Amino acid sequence: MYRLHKTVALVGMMGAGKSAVGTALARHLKVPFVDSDDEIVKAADRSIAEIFQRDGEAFFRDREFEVIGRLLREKPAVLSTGGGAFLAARNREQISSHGISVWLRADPAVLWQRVRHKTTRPLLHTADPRRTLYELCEQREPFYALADLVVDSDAVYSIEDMAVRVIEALKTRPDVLEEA
Ligand SMILES: Nc1ncnc2c1ncn2[C@@H]1O[C@H](COP(=O)(O)OP(=O)(O)O)[C@@H](O)[C@H]1O
Ligand SMILES: O=C(O)C1=C[C@@H](OP(=O)(O)O)[C@@H](O)[C@H](O)C1
Ligand SMILES: [Mg+2]
Repeated sequence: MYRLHKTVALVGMMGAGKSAVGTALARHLKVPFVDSDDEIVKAADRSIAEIFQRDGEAFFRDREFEVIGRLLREKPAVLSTGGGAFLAARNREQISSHGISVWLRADPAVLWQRVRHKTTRPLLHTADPRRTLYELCEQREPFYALADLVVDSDAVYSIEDMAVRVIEALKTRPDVLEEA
């Protein structure tokens, strides 16, 4: 049995497993699972791609900031953020005030294998999406590195194994995760 004192915000690139590992992690910790992208889609009644297309990325980022703020004020949970959320200082600030951040780190080659067949990520709707993904990784890593904890997600770890690895990392923070 675990007792979670703060919301765990999973951050990192598209394809890192924030949504998939977050779901498994919440099940292990017996806390709610929330995904900021899902909440934005529900509120807007449109897909992420449609929101980017019709309202623009800046509009999406404002909704993302609001949704993350709202979710962080609820009882401790696992919160999967969208890949761009942790780049914004305002999101890093609200996550560090109310929760703990965990970067799911993965090599771009692994990320690419996971996202290449999906069309749901508007930032990869470019002429050369593989190259875009590699470039985004390089630009964003310094921001993700500001997270409180890092868990490596190389291809060898299954979604379940990753959830267990996140729990091991959280155990180093007894102020966040207590074994009851
Ligand atoms: N450790 C893993 N092993 C195998 N497949 C994974 C792993 N992590 C994620 N995936 C798969 O990769 C894809 C992207 O994962 P997702 O959770 O949507 O990433 P994110 O939310 O970080 O963009 C999904 O199909 C998911 O099932
Ligand atoms: O990296 C990004 O900027 C984005 C990642 C997506 O979430 P995932 O990281 O869950 O794919 C989603 O929020 C949107 O397409 C923008
Ligand atoms: Mg996701």
